[in-house]
Amino acid sequence: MTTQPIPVPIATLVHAAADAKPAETPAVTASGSAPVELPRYDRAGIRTGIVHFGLGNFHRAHQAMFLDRLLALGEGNEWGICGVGVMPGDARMRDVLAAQDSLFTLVLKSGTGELDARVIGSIHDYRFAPDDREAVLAELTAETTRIVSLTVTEGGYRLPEEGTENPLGVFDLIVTGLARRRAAGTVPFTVMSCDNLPGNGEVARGVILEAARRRDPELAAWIAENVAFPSSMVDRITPVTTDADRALVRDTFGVEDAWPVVAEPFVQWVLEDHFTAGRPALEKVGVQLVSDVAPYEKMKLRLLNASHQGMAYFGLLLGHTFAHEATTDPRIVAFLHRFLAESRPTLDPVPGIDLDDYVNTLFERFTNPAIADTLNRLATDAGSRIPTFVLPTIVDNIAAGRDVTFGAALVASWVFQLERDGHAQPAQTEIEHNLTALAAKLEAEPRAIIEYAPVFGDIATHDAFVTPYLATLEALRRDGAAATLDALNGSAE
Ligand SMILES: NC(=O)c1ccc[n+]([C@@H]2O[C@H](COP(=O)([O-])OP(=O)(O)OC[C@H]3O[C@@H](n4cnc5c(N)ncnc54)[C@H](O)[C@@H]3O)[C@@H](O)[C@H]2O)c1
Ligand SMILES: O=P(O)(O)OC[C@@H](O)[C@@H](O)[C@H](O)[C@H](O)CO
Repeated sequence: MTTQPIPVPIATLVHAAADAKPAETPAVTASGSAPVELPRYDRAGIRTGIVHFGLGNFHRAHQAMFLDRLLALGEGNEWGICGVGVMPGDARMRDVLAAQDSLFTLVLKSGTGELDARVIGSIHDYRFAPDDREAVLAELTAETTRIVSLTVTEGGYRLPEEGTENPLGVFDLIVTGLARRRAAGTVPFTVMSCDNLPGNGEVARGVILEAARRRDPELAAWIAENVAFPSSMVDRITPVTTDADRALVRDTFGVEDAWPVVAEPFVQWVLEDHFTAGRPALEKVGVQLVSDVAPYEKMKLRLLNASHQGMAYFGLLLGHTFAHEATTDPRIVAFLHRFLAESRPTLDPVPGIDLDDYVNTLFERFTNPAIADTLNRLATDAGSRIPTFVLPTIVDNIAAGRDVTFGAALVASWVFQLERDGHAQPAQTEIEHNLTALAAKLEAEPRAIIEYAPVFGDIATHDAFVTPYLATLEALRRDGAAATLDALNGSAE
C-alpha cells in the first residue's frame, strides 16, 4: 500500500528551500512525495520588468516558465513579472496568488505517463484593475517596467465603439501608461502580444494606435514612432485546471496549491527580436529570436489551431469530450488529414522545420491522453477563432483557385453545432449574441451566418466556398455527423 505525502503549502515549501543549504535540496519537498523542482534563487531580489495582462493558464505554462528558467540560471532579476487582471473573473487569480506568494506548480504530463513538476517563481506581484486602476498605472509608468505582454485571447483585441469609455480595458490602460511615460520623458515599454493571432504584434499595434488616436493623434504618432510591437509564435497546449489536477499536485507531489497548471511537455516560442527598451536573455532558455516570425505563426495557426477547430465541432457532434478521443476517432483523423492537405499549399517555407514531421508531431500531441484537453475549451469563442485560424486558409485557397471542400466543411460543422447546441460557454460578447440570433434563422436562411460580415467578411460572395459549405450543412442535418464525415472522407480518396 502506498501512503500519500502530507501536503505542504506551496509558499512554505519554497521558503524552506530558499533557506536550505544546497546539499539539503531533496529534504525540502514534502516527505513521501515525488520530487518537485523548487525555485532556489532569491525571490526577494526580483523586480518587476514585465507587466502581463491576462495572466491565465497559458502565460503561467509558457512565458512565466521561460523567465523562471532564466532566474534559475542566476540571471534576469530585473525581469520579474507583475500580472494584471481586468476582467471580473480575475479576482480569483488575485486571491490565489496573494495567498501563495504568487507561486504555482507547473506539471508537464507526457503521453506515456511521465510527470515533471516544477514550482514557478518568476511571477512576484499581481494587480487587479477593478480594485485599483492607479496601482496598475503605477506599474505601467515605472521606468523599470520595460515590457508589457499580453495573453488576453483573440476576442480581447476588439476596441469598444468609439465614444464608449472603458477605463479598465487593457488598451485604455496601456495607452494611458504610454501617455504618462511620454509626458514624463520616460522611455516607452515594448508591447509584446503572445496571443494566437496572425501578426499578433501588428494587431496589438493597430488597436493601440487606434485607441491613442481617439484620445490624441499626436500621442498616436509618438507611439507609432517609438514603441516596438514584436510578433511571436507561442505554443504549448495548456488545458483548464481541474480538481483532479489539484488533487494530483497534492497527493503525488505533496504540494498544497489552489491553482496549479498542467500542460504538455512540448513548448515553443519564436519571437521577433525587436524591443524598445531591452529584453531578457531569452535565447539562453530556449526561445528562438528571429527577424521575421510570420512563416512560423502561419504554420502554427493554420495547422495546429485550425486542427483544434476541426476536431472540436465534429468531435462534439460525434459525442466526444476530449481532444485525445476525437483524434483517435478514424473519421476525424481522416478528415483532419484532408483538411491539412488543403491548408499546406497556403504555407510559406519555415526555416528549420519539415512540415511532414511537424504534422506527425501534432498528432502525437493531440492524442496525449494525460492532457485531457476538452473539446469545449477548443470550441469556446468560435466567433473569434474561426476567422483567425480557419478562414485565412480558405480565402488564400479561393484566391489561388484551389478547392476548399474541407475548410468549408469545418465551418459547416461549427455552424451546425452552434445551431444544435449553442455556444460552448454562455454568450458574452455582442458577436456571440448576434451569432445566436442568426443560428435561430438558419432553417429558413441557410446563408444567415456566413453572411455575417464581422466574422466572415465577404466570403459568402464566393461560390467556391458557399457551395461546399451548404452541401455539408445540409448533409449534417439530413445524415448526421458520422455519415457526413464518411461521405467527405470517401469523396476525397
Ligand atoms: N491555452 C493554450 O493552450 C494556449 C496556447 C498558446 C497560446 N494561448 C493564448 O493565450 C490565450 C489565453 O489562454 P489561457 O489558456 O491562458 O486562457 P485563460 O482563460 O486561462 O486566461 C485568459 C486570460 O485572459 C483574460 N481575458 C479574457 N478576455 C479578456 C479581455 N477581453 N480583456 C482582457 N483580458 C481578457 C482573462 O481574464 C484571463 O486572465 C489564448 O486565447 C491564446 O491566444 C493559449
Ligand atoms: O487559446 P486559443 O483561443 O487561441 O485557441 C484554442 C487552442 O487552439 C489553443 O489554446 C492551443 O491549445 C494552443 O494554441 C497550443 O499552443
